[in-house]
Amino acid sequence: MAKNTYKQTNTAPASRANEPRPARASAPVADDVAPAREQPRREPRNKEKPKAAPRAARPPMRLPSVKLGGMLSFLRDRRFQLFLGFFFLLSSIYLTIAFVSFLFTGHADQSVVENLANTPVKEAGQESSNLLGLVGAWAAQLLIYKGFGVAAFAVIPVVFFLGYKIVFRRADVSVSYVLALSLFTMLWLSVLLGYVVISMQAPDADPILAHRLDFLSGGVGYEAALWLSSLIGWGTVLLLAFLLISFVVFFFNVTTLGLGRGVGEEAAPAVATPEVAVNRAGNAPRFSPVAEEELVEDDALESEDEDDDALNITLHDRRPVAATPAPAEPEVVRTGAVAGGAVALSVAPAAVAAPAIAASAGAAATVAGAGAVAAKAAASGPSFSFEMPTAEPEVAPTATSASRVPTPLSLADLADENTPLPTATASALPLTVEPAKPEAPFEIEDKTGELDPSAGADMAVIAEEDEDAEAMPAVNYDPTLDLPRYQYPTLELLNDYGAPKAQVTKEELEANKDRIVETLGHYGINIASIKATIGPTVTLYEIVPDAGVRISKIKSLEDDIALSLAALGIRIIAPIPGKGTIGIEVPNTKKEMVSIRSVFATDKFINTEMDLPISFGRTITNEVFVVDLAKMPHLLMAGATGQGKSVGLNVILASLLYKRHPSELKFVLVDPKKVELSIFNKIERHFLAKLPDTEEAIITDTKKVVNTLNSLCMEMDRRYDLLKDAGCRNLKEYNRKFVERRLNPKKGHRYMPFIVLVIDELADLMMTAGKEVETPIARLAQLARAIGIHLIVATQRPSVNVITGIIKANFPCRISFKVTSKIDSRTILDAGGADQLVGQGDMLISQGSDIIRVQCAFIDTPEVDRLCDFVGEQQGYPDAYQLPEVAGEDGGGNGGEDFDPADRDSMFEEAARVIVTHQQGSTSLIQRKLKLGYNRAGRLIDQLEHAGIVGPFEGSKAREVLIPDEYSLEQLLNTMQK
Ligand SMILES: Nc1ncnc2c1ncn2[C@@H]1O[C@H](COP(=O)(O)OP(=O)(O)OP(=O)(O)O)[C@@H](O)[C@H]1O
Repeated sequence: MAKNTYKQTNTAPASRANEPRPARASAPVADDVAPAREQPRREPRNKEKPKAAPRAARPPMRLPSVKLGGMLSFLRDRRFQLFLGFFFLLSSIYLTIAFVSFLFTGHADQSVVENLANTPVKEAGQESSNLLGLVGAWAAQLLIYKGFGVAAFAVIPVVFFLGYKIVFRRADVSVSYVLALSLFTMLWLSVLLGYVVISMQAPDADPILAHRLDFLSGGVGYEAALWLSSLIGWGTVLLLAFLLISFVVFFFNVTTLGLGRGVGEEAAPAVATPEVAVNRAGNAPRFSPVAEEELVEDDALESEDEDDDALNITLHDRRPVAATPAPAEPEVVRTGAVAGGAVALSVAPAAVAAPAIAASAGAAATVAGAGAVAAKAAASGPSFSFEMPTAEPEVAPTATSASRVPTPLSLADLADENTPLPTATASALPLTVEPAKPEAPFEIEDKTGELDPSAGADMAVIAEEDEDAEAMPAVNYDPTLDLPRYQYPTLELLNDYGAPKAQVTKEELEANKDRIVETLGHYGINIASIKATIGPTVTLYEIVPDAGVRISKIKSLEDDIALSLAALGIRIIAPIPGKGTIGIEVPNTKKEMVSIRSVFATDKFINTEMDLPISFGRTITNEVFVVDLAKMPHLLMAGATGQGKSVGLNVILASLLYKRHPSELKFVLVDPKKVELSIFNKIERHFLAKLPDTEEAIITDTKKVVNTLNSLCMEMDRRYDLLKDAGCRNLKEYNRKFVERRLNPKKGHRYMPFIVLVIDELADLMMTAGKEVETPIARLAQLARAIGIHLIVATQRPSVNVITGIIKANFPCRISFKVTSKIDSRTILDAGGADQLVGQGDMLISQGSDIIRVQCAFIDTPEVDRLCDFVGEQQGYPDAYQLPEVAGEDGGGNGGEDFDPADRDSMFEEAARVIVTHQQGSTSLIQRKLKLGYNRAGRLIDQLEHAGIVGPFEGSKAREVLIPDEYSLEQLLNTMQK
């Protein structure tokens, strides 16, 4: 059944082209276009209408339909918009002048305005003293004196922003936000001032002052305050205070009273680490400081051996060494906390002198101070962050060894215990060091711990980018505004294990080198040079054999070398691609754990432009290994039990959570083991996707897995239809078009997040459901890349009946942790080697022909827990992202010609009411209002058609609604029940 469904959807584009147009002439609302994907189901039915449906219920006359869309089309005319926008902008200036003038001339103009009915307009105009004449006097009198007193000034920002938004098409200006704030301010302040005025009218108060100030509250505020004070007396003040607190709580989404955090905690780390001042609208990355900085130190160790026959060994150490603390930068930033409308500002030590701040809750803050150019305030719960450019570069350079010149060391240095690096010079071999590629220094900031909300490809928020954005002609749709206050996880959530420490001693290096040279010597293989590179788990010895030595000979000695080194996990890479040397990887006696924090806090990850970056860990040369899942485009992961698969999956999920906004990414998590991924339940409303009407977002049941996979196939087909409709080749192009508002949401277009399907144990699914899961997985793997659906499939049994040929063929990127046999290694990687790994996150990544050894980063369960809590506790969507409903799941009934009124969908009546109330026969309306999947909504509309409630399918137009009002509908529903 499920399969039929998505097959049917597949045929959509073809069938649409051939579809007969129904004879019916008009649609009720031209603009209300049914989504294109609604079409395929329809074509035969238009011709062969069943007789059984209760058509008798159809009303005799059709309602006149109004082409509202056509009438209002002038609203889309840019010229009209500009006209309207400038009208509002100028009106705001006009009102400002009129209001200010009223403060001085209001009393004089009062009689003029009130006698307007009895005085000729011209005369009245001449008598008025307001700077903007009679109209100015009248408007001010109406809004201030009769209306809301001085609080009426709050009208001005609403008018101004309305005009500004229309003229400049600023998506970041929310008129409803300004409107709500202004409206509340106006009402609240006028009542408060009304209460003040009433208090001043007390018998013992100054009557002249009372008379002069009676305009303060305006008529509305005065009357309301009078009414309140007669009811609750001075309780009015308490009520007003309560209303203010409630407003601040709801409007600014205050969930904690973390005022201390706003100022104290955030200012403190700024001393230790340079911060980058950014603004919310600028989508800044917000990082927490890291105690360590990752530096790569390269010291050249080179010496001439006295013995001419001795070999050279080159030691190449790219291990991170202890961080040099970054100097405190004279940065400014900062944070303020709002309490009861007042703003407190904290600044780092060298901030500009005493900025003066004036702001009211939610209003833009103005900052004036030496060197301060601008200040932006962005509401973030009760906290506001301010940006103040300074003369200092925004990103302060951190101390790094990158600028160090490699220092040649002599043998004497090597013998010295104080030499900083472990050396590998058995028999006092001269060493040379290649200049290492140090990790680029990373910059960290700590504000509220947000990473870049825009995330996307642009993690780094750099001033130039903001300028570019400003220069753009229109400002675009921003999907992250769904959850504008979403804060990205901070690095503080992750354990800090301090700077990595060198684990390999020079004795170990020397001993290994000697044994390698000796073993090869036994087989008559002489070596021209040898070089060692120390990684976190293994050390790579690169050897250049003498001319004439056959590579295959060295490769065949793998076991012998392992035996002579008495070490497990030797891997020989002969030759190292692109290098012309032969690599021998020897596990370090003491492994070094690569903490997740150390790989996230790198420039490479922070400033990556990848769509779905995954920071896996460190390579053998200590470089952070970051890959783009969007390019992979799917990932197959294998490894025997206990070798680090689950940790690896958590690293992937955490990487994506750190870099993506909930509007840009959704996970479908399949966890047959039931316990591995359950921790991610907390982020259901932010990042998870699920089938409609299902309880749990994390799928543990095989039956549901099949439905979910089929549903993803349907989503894929739908996305392809939309892409085709939009003339785009991939998701990125499509989303770009959508963001630029070149696609009409009424035609079903929407911003499409990436979907990452994670299956934690494929073996279990293959055993229980076999082909039922294999086919959709293969189909998704073949086709889903372009439309942003990516698969990560893990298994502990990489045997051929789990990783079948069809699955393998569609997963070019594969990861293997340690497996138990060479055969397993060949099954997953098409090469041996995975059986030689040392476990605990030691892994091989194969991308096409390249195989790279990486030490997977380690993320502990409490860290994942904290991360999920951090995300999950924030405001999310009302529900998980809904995948298309798979036909036949529940709800009952079908939509075909054999529709039986007794077998209709349980939501039939609700759907009918929605359609009749809105007088719009569209599937997407049912989907939206009743939160149903597309299939079910499609079935419902079929049933409604057969019940005579909506007309037949009309191509791109919405169906005609045949029932004029709710009363007629209820009668019809009653008849159907009998
Ligand atoms: N990258 C890593 N660095 C250090 N230790 C690791 C790493 N990955 C895993 N380990 C260690 O190995 C243990 C087992 O890892 P994990 O639970 O990921 O294995 P698994 O392959 O998922 O096993 P299973 O298939 O039985 O669930 C961890 O508890 C941890 O101690």
